[in-house]
Amino acid sequence: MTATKIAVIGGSGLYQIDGLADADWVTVETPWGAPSDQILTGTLDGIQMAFLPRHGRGHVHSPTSVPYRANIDALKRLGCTDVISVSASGSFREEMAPGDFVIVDQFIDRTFAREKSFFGTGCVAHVSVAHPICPRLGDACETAAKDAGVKVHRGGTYLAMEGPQFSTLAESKMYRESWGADVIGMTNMPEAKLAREAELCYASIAMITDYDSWHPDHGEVDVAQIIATLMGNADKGRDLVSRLPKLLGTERAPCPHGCDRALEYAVLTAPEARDPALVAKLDAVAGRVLSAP
Ligand SMILES: CSC[C@H]1O[C@H](OP(=O)(O)O)[C@H](O)[C@@H]1O
Ligand SMILES: Nc1ncnc2[nH]cnc12
Repeated sequence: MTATKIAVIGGSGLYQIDGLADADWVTVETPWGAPSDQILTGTLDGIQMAFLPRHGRGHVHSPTSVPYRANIDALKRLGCTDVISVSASGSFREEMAPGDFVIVDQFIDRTFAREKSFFGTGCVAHVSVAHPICPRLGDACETAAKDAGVKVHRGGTYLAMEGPQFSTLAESKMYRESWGADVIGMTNMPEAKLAREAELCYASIAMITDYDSWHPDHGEVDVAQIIATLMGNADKGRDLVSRLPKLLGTERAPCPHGCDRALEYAVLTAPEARDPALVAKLDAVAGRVLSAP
């Protein structure tokens, strides 16, 4: 059994959480550079928590410049076992209305200007992301959302776009009608892929803020409106997060879906052919498999 440590990555409009005992903003250094910000650590209901504002306090990082690798490495390095991503998202479905939450279960990755893997020349690895969300963590998020009185939809495909501009009308219609995407945002990729490489359970809560640009009865996306919707739901988001520790418990058994063993057979590079410098950088993310005799 391992001690549960829950990480929350806060998206646009969510730059801190309240109510942690022994709260402390800590600086974490990683071989992949600095994370988006310091990380707020503490405990909630006796369970260790770590909160990282994805864009940094003051919203410094664009979706492209978020240091995704440093963020995931830092959370792994701190001993986190579970990562819950909270994101402002547009909706492609009438029934997924602004103010609703969607527990995402699939992604379409359309990002193209980001580092997407911890691995590379000198240490090659291929993990499966066929099922990128941990169902156990998704269950906890769904229950927490319902208990918090949030209208929640279980399951939805999140289209990750590069941004920072919002989609054109043609793109919005294509994602919705031809590609079957349900929600859209700019940040869950490569975050989810990197969490899998780091053997962390990952779940994503899309807080719906708008109907992107496809909806005939709604205008174009507007950041002011997005933030106003988010602020209106901030209490529900905080309430949801505060319910997670009790649902996940102090001790966690191995993930029944194998998230915490994703690297077991993933590294292809022969031990004698591995680049020692890259192996050293992978100490937190892949030390479990790379340091084995
Ligand atoms: C505030 S509008 C666009 C911005 O909001 C979302 O951020 P996050 O996913 O971190 O909540 C979206 O992905 C864009 O980065
Ligand atoms: N419509 C949208 N497109 C991309 N990212 C978003 N974040 C919130 N709404 C969004």
